[in-house]
Amino acid sequence: MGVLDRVDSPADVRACTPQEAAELADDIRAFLIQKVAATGGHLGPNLGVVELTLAIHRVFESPTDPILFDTGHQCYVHKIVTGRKDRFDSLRQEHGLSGYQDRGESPHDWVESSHASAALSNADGLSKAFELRGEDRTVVAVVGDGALTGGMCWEALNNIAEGDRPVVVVVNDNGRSYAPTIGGLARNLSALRLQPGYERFLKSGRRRLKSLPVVGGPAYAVLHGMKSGVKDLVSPQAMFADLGIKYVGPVDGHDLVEMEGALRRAKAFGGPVIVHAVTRKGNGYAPAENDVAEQMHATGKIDPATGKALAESPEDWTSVFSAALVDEGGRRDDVVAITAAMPGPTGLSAFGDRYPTRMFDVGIAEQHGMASAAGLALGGMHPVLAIYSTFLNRAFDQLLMDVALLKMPVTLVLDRSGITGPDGPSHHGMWDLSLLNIVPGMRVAAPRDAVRVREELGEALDVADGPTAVRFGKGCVPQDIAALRRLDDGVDVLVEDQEMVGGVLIVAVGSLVQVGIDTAALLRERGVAATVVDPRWVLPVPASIVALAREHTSVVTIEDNGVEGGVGSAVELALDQAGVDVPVHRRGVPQQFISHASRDAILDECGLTAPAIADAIAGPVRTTRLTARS
Ligand SMILES: Cc1ncc(C[n+]2csc(CCOP(=O)(O)OP(=O)(O)O)c2C)c(N)n1
Ligand SMILES: CC(=O)[C@@H](O)[C@H](O)COP(=O)(O)O
Ligand SMILES: [Mg+2]
Repeated sequence: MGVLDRVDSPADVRACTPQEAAELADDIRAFLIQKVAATGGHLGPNLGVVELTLAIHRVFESPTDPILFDTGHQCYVHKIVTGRKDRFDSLRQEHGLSGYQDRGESPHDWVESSHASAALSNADGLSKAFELRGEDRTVVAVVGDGALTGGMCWEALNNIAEGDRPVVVVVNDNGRSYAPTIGGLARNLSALRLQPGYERFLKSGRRRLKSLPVVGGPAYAVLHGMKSGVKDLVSPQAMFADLGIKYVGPVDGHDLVEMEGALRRAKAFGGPVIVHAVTRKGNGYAPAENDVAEQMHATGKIDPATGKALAESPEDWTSVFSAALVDEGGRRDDVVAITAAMPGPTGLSAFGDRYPTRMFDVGIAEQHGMASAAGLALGGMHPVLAIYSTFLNRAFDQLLMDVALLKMPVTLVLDRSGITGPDGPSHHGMWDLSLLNIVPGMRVAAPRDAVRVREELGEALDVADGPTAVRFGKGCVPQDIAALRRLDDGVDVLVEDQEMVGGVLIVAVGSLVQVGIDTAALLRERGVAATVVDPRWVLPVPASIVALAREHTSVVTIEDNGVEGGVGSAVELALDQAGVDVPVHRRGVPQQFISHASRDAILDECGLTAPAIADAIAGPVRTTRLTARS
């Protein structure tokens, strides 16, 4: 019977002796490796915060003292000690435990978004509310060094420093986002990781100096006087102290006693404090520690003994794009690439390896990345900003006002567009088409297969008078889908019924083109004629879509995007503006927050399958039951 077996609440964690707490950390580490190996998830980040999270729960009293995890991918230990350890077999699965904080699971969870760099702002607001309500509660926010490269963190710190509200910011500094964290901030922090025992270094230096005859005393006095100078040199105290926020650290984030001591000092201070914990992603698990590229930031199902993936991943959209961009980079030296701390997951690593001076990692800073891309374009380059679709939300104003207003040739490559699945509501890429649809001059491509990724990326890079976007989904790329013919404006006709006139025009988008083709086959079985087209460049709506609509009795649009404001809405408006009085049936993701599950299960729930759409067109309308978030 291990200590973990009798821990079901933060009170149980606080009741542990220091020895028991150390054993609990070992139990939790073993638990994480065993469970996450079986389900997949963020193993590296959570192995890095075992002691840090236990120390927080031993010093503060959740949920009276809210504990917020920035980005939330590192909250598994928090979940284990707040009564959810028995649910880890369902991690990131339909109706199972979320991989992020989830208010529906526990009062110990306060926020839910997986978008980085927001927790300090949440903490600032929470602490202001407690102050106004006269509640003596400390807000604790855990933020990674990667998330700290997000500008919103500094906006928040600027406000937190204004007051004397009890906000404890725990910087979980493991030197990494996926890859090593970049930029001036990282350099400032990393000086520290070279000497995590900074305090011990000073203490031993003090002892040695004092023991020296004659010179020891004066030398010590000089060093003591220099201390803040020395400390600033090798520690980022100045970075925070200049903001007016007390700084505690650096602390070994894997030393439970030292971590607790630092947190108790921070709590006693009673105002805004930074506790700077130096940790190691993947700590205590060799396959993660030795994963040079990403320290097992996120894994699929693995063999816990070796860390090796249990299944080979087939060719995915990202790898097709990655190779295509390297080719384009060879053809054109004005092409440059920008990543927001995700060179690996977005496929830019290969480009960066080949063209190191033409690849920029801006940190978790999509807003800056977009505005910097505008600058690169102003300077005569053609930037490719590769980010996940859901993170485009962060950079919308910069797209509108720094890129589109100036008609800058910036190409956005939006990976993970559409329903992604296990990462849940804040990770589905279900907003990009709706956002891009309202940007004047924006041209958007949605490739249906690998051939079209290469083709449409090349076409995007050839556009010199405005922004373009190429969006594709998560996971394996389908077999190539050939067209019967291509219309003058680039629209591909995939299915047409020579014997029957009229019928349904199916406008299928990107990864759901095959669903459109399968729907047409089901309709034909029921005697309903259908034409299937892939616009390829889906926004603005090509003229031939309007012309084709005139020849059909109805139009059905199928897209892996929110149903509001996407391609379906744009087609509806285009027909209306052209005076084409043909009904448009929009099939898309319901405009709701949709919980985690597999992509296929969610698409089925959303009715984005051929049988469901065929029923809706030729048979009884089916209501879609969604595991919608309340
Ligand atoms: C706005 C935003 N951009 C990108 C991501 C993708 N992402 C998830 S975790 C992560 C790295 C986070 O690094 P850090 O904050 O240091 O936490 P660690 O994983 O090191 O614990 C990134 C880039 C995100 N969640 N949010
Ligand atoms: C927490 C975060 O935002 C990323 O780690 C995300 O979970 C990665 O998603 P993919 O697994 O689709 O790359
Ligand atoms: Mg980090």
